Amino acid sequence: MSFRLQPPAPARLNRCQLFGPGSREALFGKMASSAADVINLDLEDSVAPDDKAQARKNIIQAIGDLDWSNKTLSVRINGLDTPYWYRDVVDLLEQAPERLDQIMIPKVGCAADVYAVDALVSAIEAAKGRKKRISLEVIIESAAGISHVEEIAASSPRLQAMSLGAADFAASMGMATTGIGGTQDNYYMAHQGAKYWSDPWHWAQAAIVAACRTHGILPVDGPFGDFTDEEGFRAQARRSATLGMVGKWAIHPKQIALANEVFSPNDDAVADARGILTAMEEAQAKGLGATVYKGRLVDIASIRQAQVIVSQAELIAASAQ
Ligand SMILES: CC(C)(COP(=O)(O)OP(=O)(O)OC[C@H]1O[C@@H](n2cnc3c(N)ncnc32)[C@H](O)[C@@H]1OP(=O)(O)O)[C@@H](O)C(=O)NCCC(=O)NCCSC(=O)C[C@H](O)C(=O)O
Ligand SMILES: [Mg+2]
Repeated sequence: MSFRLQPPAPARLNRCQLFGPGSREALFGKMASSAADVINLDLEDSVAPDDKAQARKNIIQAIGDLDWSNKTLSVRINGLDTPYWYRDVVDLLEQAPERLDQIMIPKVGCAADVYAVDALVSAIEAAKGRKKRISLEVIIESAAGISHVEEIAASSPRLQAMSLGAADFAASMGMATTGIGGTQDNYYMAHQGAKYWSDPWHWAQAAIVAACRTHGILPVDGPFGDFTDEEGFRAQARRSATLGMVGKWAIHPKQIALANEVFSPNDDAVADARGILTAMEEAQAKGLGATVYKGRLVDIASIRQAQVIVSQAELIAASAQ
């Protein structure tokens, strides 16, 4: 353990990030009134090249016109390998109202990618006298991104969240699949005639969680393409939550309630966590560092584990007020 304390991640809910193409204005009102914690209006891959300029205008208009309540409002810009990204940043920062919270940078491959966007955002904020400091989020979705994940997590004080983009990640890695997240039929172990499926996203997720937790960033699971497969989404999201991720994208409204359900600790989990905290308070009052709770060992590390669950429950309760 380092003598430096692990920095806390931003204390805000990020259970579901709902995406919608900037070229489909008709969806914006539905997104604003949805139960997602974060809204990602997209200028990147869900928008055709000929529609990019109009999508920018739609988004800037909607940021001011719609009531986004207490959601984190984010716009995904185009990648730094395209001719669009600088105009996305310039127009958003020069023209969008202060309601804009965050910019999402896709296909980040190294810390300098974030530095470049940070520099441009900083210059425009200063020139325009913008009062709200725009935060950044990134998508790890390439071989370079996962190779440099730790330096990316450390790249900017503006950085708040990092997602795994399973589709582009699979393509960049040369993975033999067109599936976006979830179980992959061919990723299995065979034993005595039976197949046992494993999780091809696991190591990338674990690397992202470790980098994020080291630097106080929210780790988020990205898209699950088959929005008709509720059980598949739930299973993927539960694995992500168990690994330490705080939320998951929704690419269709059907997935919002599923993400909120998985990333909200249920009453039993919260009661159990509070029970551990009480048991440890009683133990510590007696000068003990460890005790038994419901037949199992709990100690000072258990306090930290229980606080993860209780803090999330408190954030949810506070946001409902
Ligand atoms: C996937 C979709 C194209 C489906 O659209 P559509 O055919 O219109 O869906 P439905 O008819 O089933 O819609 C039912 C109702 O829900 C509304 N709706 C649909 N989508 C949304 C949405 N995103 N937000 C809010 N509301 C939505 C419809 O209007 C219908 O409403 P009603 O008529 O009143 O009942 C579409 O869902 C879509 O475009 N999704 C988002 C796609 C997107 O943004 N993709 C980018 C993120 S994923 C990615 O980029 C990959 C990643 O980078 C990686 O590499 O992994
Ligand atoms: Mg992508």
